[in-house]
Amino acid sequence: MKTRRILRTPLGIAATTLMALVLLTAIFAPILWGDAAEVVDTDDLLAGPSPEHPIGTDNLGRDLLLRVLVATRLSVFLAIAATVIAVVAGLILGVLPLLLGRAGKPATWLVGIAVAFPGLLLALFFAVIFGSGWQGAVLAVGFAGAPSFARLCQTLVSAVAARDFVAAARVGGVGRLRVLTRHILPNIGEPLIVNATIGAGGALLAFAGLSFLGLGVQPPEYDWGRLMMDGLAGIYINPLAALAPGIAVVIAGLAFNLVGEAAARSLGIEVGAGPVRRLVRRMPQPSASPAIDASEPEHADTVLDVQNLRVSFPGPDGEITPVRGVNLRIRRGEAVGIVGESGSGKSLTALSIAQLVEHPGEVEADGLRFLGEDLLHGDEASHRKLLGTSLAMVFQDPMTSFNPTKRMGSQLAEVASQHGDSSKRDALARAVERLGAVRITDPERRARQYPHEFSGGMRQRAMIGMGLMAAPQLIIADEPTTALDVTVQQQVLNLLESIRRRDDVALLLISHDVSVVAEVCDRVLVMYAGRIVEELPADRLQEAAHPYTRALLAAVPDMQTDLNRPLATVPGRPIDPAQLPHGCAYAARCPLADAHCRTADPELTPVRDDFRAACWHAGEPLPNLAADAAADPFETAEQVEADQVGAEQAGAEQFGAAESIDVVVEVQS
Ligand SMILES: Nc1ncnc2c1ncn2[C@@H]1O[C@H](COP(=O)(O)OP(=O)(O)OP(=O)(O)O)[C@@H](O)[C@H]1O
Repeated sequence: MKTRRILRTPLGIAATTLMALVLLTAIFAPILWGDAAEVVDTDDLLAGPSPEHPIGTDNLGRDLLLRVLVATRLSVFLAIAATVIAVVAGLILGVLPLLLGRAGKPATWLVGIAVAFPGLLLALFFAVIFGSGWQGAVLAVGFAGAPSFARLCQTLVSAVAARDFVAAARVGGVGRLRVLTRHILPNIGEPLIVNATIGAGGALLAFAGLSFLGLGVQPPEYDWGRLMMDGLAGIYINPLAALAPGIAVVIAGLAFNLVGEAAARSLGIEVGAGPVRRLVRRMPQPSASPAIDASEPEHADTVLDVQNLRVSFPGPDGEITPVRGVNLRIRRGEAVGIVGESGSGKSLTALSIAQLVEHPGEVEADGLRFLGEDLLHGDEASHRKLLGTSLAMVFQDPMTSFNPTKRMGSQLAEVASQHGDSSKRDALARAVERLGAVRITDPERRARQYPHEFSGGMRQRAMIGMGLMAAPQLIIADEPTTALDVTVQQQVLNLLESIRRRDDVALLLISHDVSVVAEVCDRVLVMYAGRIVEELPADRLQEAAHPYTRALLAAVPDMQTDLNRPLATVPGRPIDPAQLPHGCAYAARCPLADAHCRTADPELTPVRDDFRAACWHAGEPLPNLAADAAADPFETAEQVEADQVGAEQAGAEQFGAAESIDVVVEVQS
């Protein structure tokens, strides 16, 4: 094991030896020498080192070596107590933004201001407030250490909160407090403990400093700081009287730091360069249905109805709106695909439906109804329950979709037991049954395993199984196959398809890969720059009317593609949501664009039966499309890459602006 290996290194040996020495002294010194250290000898006041008193005596003739040893207990206890206060206060401040959402923002500001002050200055400030004495000093050092722990916690919490398994738990209806205790704290525990150990070394020094200044421990009690202060009076007669407690502080501080460093190495955590960098252990063709005009009245079998969805974020130069008026309606059992380049707003659309867009993101819509319930108004708890039981989310990266510290079975079971519908035992039994349903062999054994013991494809199937713990009416799968190899991709697509057919579940499949969407879906929505620019039946993609859809399709390699030639891609670069042009957002890249396109933004309107497109030139032939490569309106991948490098060098980096245009050029082997 790695821990054992580390313990055998010079660092590990030094850390454990020193720590054992400090702790044994703290435990046994007061028992063995507590009384002897109090014996007053008026014949031997302020004596120098002698065989009887190796580092001399104090002004009452008490043996200084014994007093330094006995002071170990109080010094170490105070340092640990102050560290506990710092960690607890830091943890509370650190998790408030997560628990309270926007209302927790002041905690972030407070922490930001407090970390700007040096710790020792804060300790002195609090020591004056709490008064002299060891109790006041413990509070002072503890609160002075809290801001740095709070900052660390906030960083760790927000990093873990952004992971898919937390989003999955939240979609499953798990409340914020439970998400914190079950999913976030276990994943930030290790780095926190490591930093607390190192922090204890710092607290020891701070304590010695306060006692030395007379603000800490008061006579007749004594710690190392107090002994240093007393020794300072006679430093010219007996320098060892002040040096010895100082050396004890250094040894104990070193012991805490080395233990922290060794623990960090054995856990693979980097300490020191700002926040801890590693947070968690390495683990881990149906027939087409007619297009639905979202302006039509809602049907009884409508599962999801989204009207004019907008998502915006504050940007450096004002608000940006990466999703700009998406209309979407999905019926029971229907499979709808959303395709588009990176940054077109596909994931934000999905996250808005699942109510997972976090502050400072703002979601607005004229209507957002799921199974008839208005998600824009009403009780948040009942929305959570509805989404938790009737919506399943499948994320892109099966590595991050599960909490690495929990067994698969209990993670699946949590969704069922969360809604109080079943006991823990029943929930576990259902988890095993669901794992079997998503074709995981030997589900009982697998349920007892951790995510890292599953393969990528199995994890993705287990994620789908987790969505099936309740009885979902809609599965939103956001790039569910992107992280998988081609054969496993097919298994996952087949599984989604069979669930849809068997349970009449609606499916919203998001992908940048047109061929994946065409294989599974009835209807395809093509997104560009935060809008749906075309809606068409999946089995008639070749009849696409919008130039952007046609460019996407032209860029999909097929069996006839000459792999010796550069792969085609969509010309130009995706639009930066912060710099939306007037008129049609695609105009700058469109071979059909004219002056009108650059001034007026087209609405999504019917082009012919089942086809709707937002284009002034929908269906018009593309110029020179049949001509040779030199006249081909679609650039080669190399040309685009060269464009992009140039643009990036010019400093054109904004959200999504410099994102790659890797979307449609995946080669299917
Ligand atoms: N939290 C955020 N703050 C600011 N901008 C954001 C935020 N999240 C997303 N965006 C921006 O919104 C735009 C759309 O993002 P989204 O994730 O929906 O794209 P996407 O189409 O799903 O792309 P991909 O296929 O790469 O995931 C991007 O330009 C992105 O930079």
